[in-house]
Amino acid sequence: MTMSLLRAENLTKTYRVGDIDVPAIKGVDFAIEPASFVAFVGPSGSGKSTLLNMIGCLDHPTSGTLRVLDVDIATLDRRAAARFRGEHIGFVFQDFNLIPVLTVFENIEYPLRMVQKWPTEKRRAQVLRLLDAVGMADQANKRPDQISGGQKQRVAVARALVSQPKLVLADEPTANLDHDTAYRILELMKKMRDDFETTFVFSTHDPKIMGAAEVTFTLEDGRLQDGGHHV
Ligand SMILES: Nc1ncnc2c1ncn2[C@@H]1O[C@H](COP(=O)(O)OP(=O)(O)OP(=O)(O)O)[C@@H](O)[C@H]1O
Repeated sequence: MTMSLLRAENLTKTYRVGDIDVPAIKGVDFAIEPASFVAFVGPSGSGKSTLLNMIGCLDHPTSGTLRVLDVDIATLDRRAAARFRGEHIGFVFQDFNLIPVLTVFENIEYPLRMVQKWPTEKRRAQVLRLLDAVGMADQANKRPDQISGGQKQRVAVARALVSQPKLVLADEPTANLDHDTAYRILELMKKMRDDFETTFVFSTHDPKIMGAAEVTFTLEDGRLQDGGHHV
């Protein structure tokens, strides 16, 4: 049997709010293969963020299993989850989340300094490679407030990929971008998938992402519609 990058079996998540149980994910099954370009879509409150948080090892399932790179994430304590994230998962957010006091170069380098502890020269070469890949080599010394929204998201994509993760999670990555910029960022991410064989998993309302995704999973009230729709 080949290993899936992600595999969920009867996965549930119920939040406890006071005395009340709030079921957010109500038993979902899916498998996602390496080098996929996948979107989870669905109305507000359908469970997209809840699911992405579990895939990102930020939260544990209530029941069922979720395997990420063949690791049952329920077995990871907080510290092990942080290490696992640092080694295997990159994140892209709708509001970019760049560090304002660091340059473009330093923002991309950050995961390598903080988590990976690569030696200086290897780090520098890798950052330059990513700067080049996202077309930001000539902006390396600027700070985030000196570049556009689309450029910020390019930097965020480079940062997510710099440690060569197998998986990038992107929560509404195009929400704050204009139409053309959003398409260019999507093209960039697909190229990164092609070049690095990274799997991209999106959570989104954006029809542009739904169109670009190769596999779409539709969530409705905590359940997957027709078990994943291949386009
Ligand atoms: N920390 C929490 N505590 C309690 N309930 C929560 C929590 N987070 C989410 N929920 C509930 O779980 C359900 C799913 O929420 P979730 O945020 O996963 O949906 P979503 O599809 O990401 O929505 P949106 O598109 O608006 O971000 C909702 O009923 C929500 O109110």
